Amino acid sequence: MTDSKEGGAQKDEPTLDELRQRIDSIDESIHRHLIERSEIVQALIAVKRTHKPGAAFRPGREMDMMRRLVGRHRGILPITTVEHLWREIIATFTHMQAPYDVIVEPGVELRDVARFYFGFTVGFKEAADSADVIEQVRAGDGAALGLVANQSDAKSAWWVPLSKDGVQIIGRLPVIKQAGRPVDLDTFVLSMPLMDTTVPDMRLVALCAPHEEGVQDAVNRIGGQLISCVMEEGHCECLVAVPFSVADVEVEGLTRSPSNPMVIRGVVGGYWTPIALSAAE
Ligand SMILES: O=C(O)C(=O)C[C@]1(C(=O)O)C=C[C@@H](O)C=C1
Repeated sequence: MTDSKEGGAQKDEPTLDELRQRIDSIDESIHRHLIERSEIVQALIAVKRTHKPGAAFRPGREMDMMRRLVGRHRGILPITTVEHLWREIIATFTHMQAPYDVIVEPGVELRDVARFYFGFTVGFKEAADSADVIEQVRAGDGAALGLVANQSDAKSAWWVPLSKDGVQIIGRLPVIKQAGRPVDLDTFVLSMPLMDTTVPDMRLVALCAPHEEGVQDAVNRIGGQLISCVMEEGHCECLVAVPFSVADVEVEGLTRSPSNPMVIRGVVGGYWTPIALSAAE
């Protein structure tokens, strides 16, 4: 139905009906392209040999797509709206190849993160706590991703049971860092080992130190960042991010600090550095 009486186009300005026709034509084209995109899924399954549940995730490829998306964006449409649309598409396409659930710690903030980054096609489950998230991801055997918030006042060193052969960290959210953006909770994504061969920017190492003093400086000296530190039974459990460019020997050097010799528990995953943008105008 048209409503040519609404609004009052000046001479040479397009009418409301003309503008709506342009919107309809764009919407149709987006929809046709989505249908065409979905027709590629069968071929993707065959080429990637995605026969194991969850074997479809390719976080390195997704990050590359997001960097290009941010690079070409312009105009007044908020970039996080575009990010959310693409996340719904990519998460659904991954699910179409191999179904999976997203398991989260309790709370509305993490529910928002799950919905923003994994949409509504993917199954959603709330776990009792971070240990239960890890257990459910392990039990899912590739058909489950977990979300755990990185809180500065973490009560437990939840990352200690992670390992590079078992449940591990495969990403960090939000992908786009922008002041004032919606859904900006610092969150780690957990998974069983992926078939992805791309190397993330940062690797995550679990360390154990007699005390907290000096850990931050020692980690900073090798170019790393102390992400979290929790006192447990008279020692300090630390989660540290180190760029992949930093050699193993430098990380091992942390064990030789005379004032606070650390024990390296192991690599517990990695993540791609979020895309930092200035605040939206
Ligand atoms: O490129 C792939 O391997 C895909 O499966 C496609 C796709 C997408 O929908 O764009 C889906 C899942 C992957 O994590 C990355 C990208």
